[in-house]
Amino acid sequence: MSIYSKELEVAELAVQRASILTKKVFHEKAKGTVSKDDKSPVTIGDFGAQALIIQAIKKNFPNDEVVGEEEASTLRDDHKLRDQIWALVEGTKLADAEAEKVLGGPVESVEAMLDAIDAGNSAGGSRGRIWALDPIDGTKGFLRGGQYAVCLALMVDGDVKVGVLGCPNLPIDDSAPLAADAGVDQTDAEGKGVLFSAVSGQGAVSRPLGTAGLGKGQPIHMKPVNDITQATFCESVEAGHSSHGDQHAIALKLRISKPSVRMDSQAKYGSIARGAGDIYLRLPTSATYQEKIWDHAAGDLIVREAGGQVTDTLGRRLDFSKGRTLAENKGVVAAPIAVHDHVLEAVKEVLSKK
Ligand SMILES: Nc1ncnc2c1ncn2[C@@H]1O[C@H](COP(=O)(O)O)[C@@H](OP(=O)(O)O)[C@H]1O
Ligand SMILES: [Mg+2]
Ligand SMILES: [Mg+2]
Ligand SMILES: [Mg+2]
Repeated sequence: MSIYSKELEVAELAVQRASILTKKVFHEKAKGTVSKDDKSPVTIGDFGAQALIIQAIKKNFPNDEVVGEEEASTLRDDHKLRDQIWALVEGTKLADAEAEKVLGGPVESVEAMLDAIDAGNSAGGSRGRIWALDPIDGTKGFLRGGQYAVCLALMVDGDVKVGVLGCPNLPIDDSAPLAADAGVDQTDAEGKGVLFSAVSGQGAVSRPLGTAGLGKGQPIHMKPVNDITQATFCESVEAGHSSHGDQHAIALKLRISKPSVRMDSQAKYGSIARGAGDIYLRLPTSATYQEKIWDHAAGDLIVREAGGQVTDTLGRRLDFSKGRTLAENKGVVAAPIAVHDHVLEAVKEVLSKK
């Protein structure tokens, strides 16, 4: 057995199971079963997915810590919401009984569910085994029926060793071109749902999300960029999450002619890792915002294992050992290794003129 193969298997199956839950929540919202109030479907999906994933981690690796985005305090008071989430958590299983067994079985009770959610309270840091979990990344995309991702990574002594991204609304086909509307209304179209994963030093792979755990994935690689002017760059849909203006200026400087592809979540990392896009730019919109480790850990490893380089706007590797946030980094610049320096130069030039 290769190193981290058990961790990888558990992470892939846990992300797959949580993705089933998020899809259920989306469909119940569409049917009106869940309140149309923008916040509640997201809340239900976030909490439910976090509970299912942490349950699987704790069953398999009881001593590991988890840095999870959510915590259960509001649920301990709001029993209606709690019971809605419990109904989903209790009812979500993998179709394959063997795979379900690997995860260590269901969450036993409402109380166990709340405890599992709250077990995502690690402070993070540079010592030991710590998982970074974003149960639904790209909340806004999830609500729109666009891109979102279930994100899980294992860090050992502050270094990302395993990364898994479940992207229910991305095409399965690695060679499908990135549509400009990639972030809109993709839900449940034929051929959707991909799982990306990587282990440090072992490369990155993708496979259909519906069959995770059943056989091996296929290796993915970033596309060689021979002519940077023909590169496709990705950015957030939300202008508040990264500076569309700075990113446009950088693209102009690189003489990139194609418009950016905007999509929510770490689906951007997965997309460039398999060569559907080339560059991911996330330029800060504020001097004080600290990026969260769960928004980047899995994607950072997947892109690097696919032949990319990921740094911040100053060229520093993302440092996941500083706690729950990337306290020592500003923004993100991800590109194939061969052109990363060139892209970074343009980033620095644009930022220095501000
Ligand atoms: N001012 C800000 N700058 C950068 N990222 C931000 C931000 N405010 C929120 N975010 C993060 O941006 C993530 C979504 O990124 P993207 O825009 O690429 O889809 C959110 O994750 P969640 O959706 O999990 O809350 C949230 O953590
Ligand atoms: Mg997030
Ligand atoms: Mg989230
Ligand atoms: Mg959030």
